[in-house]
Amino acid sequence: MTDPFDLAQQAADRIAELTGVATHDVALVLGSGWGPAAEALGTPRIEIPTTDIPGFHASAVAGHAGSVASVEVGGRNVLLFRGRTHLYEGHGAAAVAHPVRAAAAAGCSTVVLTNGCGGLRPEWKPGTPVLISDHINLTAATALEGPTFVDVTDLYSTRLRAMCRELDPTLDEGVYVQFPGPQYETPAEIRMVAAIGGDLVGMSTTIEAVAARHVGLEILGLSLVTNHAAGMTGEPLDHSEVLDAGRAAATRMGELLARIVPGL
Ligand SMILES: O=P(O)(O)O[C@@H]1C[C@H](O)[C@@H](CO)O1
Ligand SMILES: Nc1nc2[nH]cnc2c(=O)[nH]1
Repeated sequence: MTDPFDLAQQAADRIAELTGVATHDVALVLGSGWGPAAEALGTPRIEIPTTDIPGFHASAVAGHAGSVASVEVGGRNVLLFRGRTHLYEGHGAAAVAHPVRAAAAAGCSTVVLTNGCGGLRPEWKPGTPVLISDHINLTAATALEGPTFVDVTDLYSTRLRAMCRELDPTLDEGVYVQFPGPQYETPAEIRMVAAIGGDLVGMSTTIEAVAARHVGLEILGLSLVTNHAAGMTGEPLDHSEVLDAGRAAATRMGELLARIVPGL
């Protein structure tokens, strides 16, 4: 079994070789619904299928393209991950964390983790972006092994959140709760999330964030509320609704990313 950090270095070396960029500065992981927003960042130098990079898995989820692009945004070399590997795909937590580990090995100092998620606040209509202030990981999984005692206070950088709110004072903040998935939540589970202080529910992000902290990345988490959480509207949940909400919000999300990324 290859050491996960050796595999991350192999991936970083391949990314440098294929992009012609020795060092990238910012990694941007695009979650469900965020794909169309990336257009606002400009035309990538190159787009690489993840299957051409060591340790990456092919995309398994609609709306996750399964490619890595290198794009220059405001003088920053951005590594754009169009899609991610989810814990529910069954490849394990190390596979979930691999992209952020590869990004750190490629020279990045900051990672922006985006996702599509359910919102618990009635005022958060589908299409509402929310800064992640903290998380609750209900998967019981982590990519860290052994006595790797990592501090995870201020995991979602207060500094970067303040910068984002300067750029867009309308941005709310919330606590993101990761469920294992792939099923959505029951109404009873959403009532539990409210009781434990959660505001957003998803199936990604928290394992990546902890792995990113471990390799020294500063982290910004951005959720796109694609639907009201289960039980709030009486309507069933559906992934196509998640992607529709992303397409509808693409212009606003793209403008937000285009303003945030150059300052990272
Ligand atoms: O990659 P993210 O967390 O944005 O994807 C969300 C969670 C599930 O994978 C999927 C469910 O619709 O969207
Ligand atoms: N767990 C979870 N993930 C989502 N992704 C998009 N919407 C949701 C949701 O309501 N719950």
